[in-house]
Amino acid sequence: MPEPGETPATAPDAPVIVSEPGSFAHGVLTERHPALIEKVRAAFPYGPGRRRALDALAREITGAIEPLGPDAADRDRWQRWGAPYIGRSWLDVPFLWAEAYFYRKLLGAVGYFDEGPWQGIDPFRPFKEAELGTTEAREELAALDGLATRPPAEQDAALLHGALWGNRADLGFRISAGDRAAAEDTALVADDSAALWSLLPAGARATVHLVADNAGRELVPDLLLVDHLLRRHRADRVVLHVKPRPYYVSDATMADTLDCLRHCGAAGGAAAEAARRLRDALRRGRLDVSAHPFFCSPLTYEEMPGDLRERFAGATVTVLKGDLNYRRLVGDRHWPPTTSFTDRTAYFPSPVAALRILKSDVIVGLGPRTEASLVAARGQRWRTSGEHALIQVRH
Ligand SMILES: O=P(O)(O)OC[C@@]1(O)O[C@H](CO)[C@@H](O)[C@@H]1O
Repeated sequence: MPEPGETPATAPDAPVIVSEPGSFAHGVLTERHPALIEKVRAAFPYGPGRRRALDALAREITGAIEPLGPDAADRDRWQRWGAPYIGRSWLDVPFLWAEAYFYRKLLGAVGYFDEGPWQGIDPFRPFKEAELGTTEAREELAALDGLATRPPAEQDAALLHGALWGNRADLGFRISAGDRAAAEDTALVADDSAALWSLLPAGARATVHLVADNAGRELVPDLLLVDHLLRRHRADRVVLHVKPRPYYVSDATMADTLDCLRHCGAAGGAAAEAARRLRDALRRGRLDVSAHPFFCSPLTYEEMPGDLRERFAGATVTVLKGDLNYRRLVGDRHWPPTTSFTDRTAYFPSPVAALRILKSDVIVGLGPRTEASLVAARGQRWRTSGEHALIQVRH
């Protein structure tokens, strides 16, 4: 049996399954999810009905996966996606599917979909709001004031790295890791940033799709990067993809995007100017926000629907933020880390860039020496500790 945090030996392209003993996935299902149910329950004065539903979900995730109720509008879709899994143990199914279904069920339990007072109320909103109110969030914005006088290459790097490191602002991860990982230095295990900038020379009429991950302290630097791309004419148009509903605790929705714009506006200085330009870009259509249902589905990008594939096909580059998007991009499988990123993402309809803090087992595109030195220093913990990051690009 592997040590906690170690990756068990499995077939190279085997899907990540929750039940793998000692695995990261097992910890998420057996520790993170129950803790999250408790956090949500404590954050809202839900009445007896909603509390009973949360209790039922807490019980269910220790046993067999139940179908959605007969009135759920998306029941058929989930029956289709879940046909091989419904009725089985939550610990006996692919990790990616189990997590997506858990978040769907959690929203169901708090009445998110039902007509009534809790309809549309984001159960994660208090956590997202608290994050934007922190001193760190204010300091990050104040740091922007000095940036405009720096040389252009330094501005590019600072804003790209701001968006990358913003991926630490993942409240789901912090439920498991505490703030320990957030305090440590992040080291890049792959850095294709030069390739990314070469796709976006100033003055080119580029269209950039940015698939956002977390709200708050990740979405703010994402928006600042978008502003920079538009302002420096590295992009003519940006499409920002957000989640159509609350997901993975802190994932960004349209409501979160508006909150971030307000937060930047209220900060004054360079941040407020960026917020004003971004609002203007939204009005003019230079910045478009999209919230496709695919983003809350259990599917990988390889399985994305035709309309979304067509949209991405029009991009000069699609930038995918965060760990979950990475898992969905390369496939949530036990790839050897030296598997080619280019080959794994060849199906994607546009050039693609991944900006991600490493928080789960999946990784490809590493050089053999990089992998060997990471393993020598940390065993397999480097995969999930949140201390390492990557920028990978496929032209
Ligand atoms: O996508 P993000 O916000 O960077 O990370 C999401 C995450 O915290 O949740 C998943 C496990 O629940 C993992 O992919 C990762 O640990």
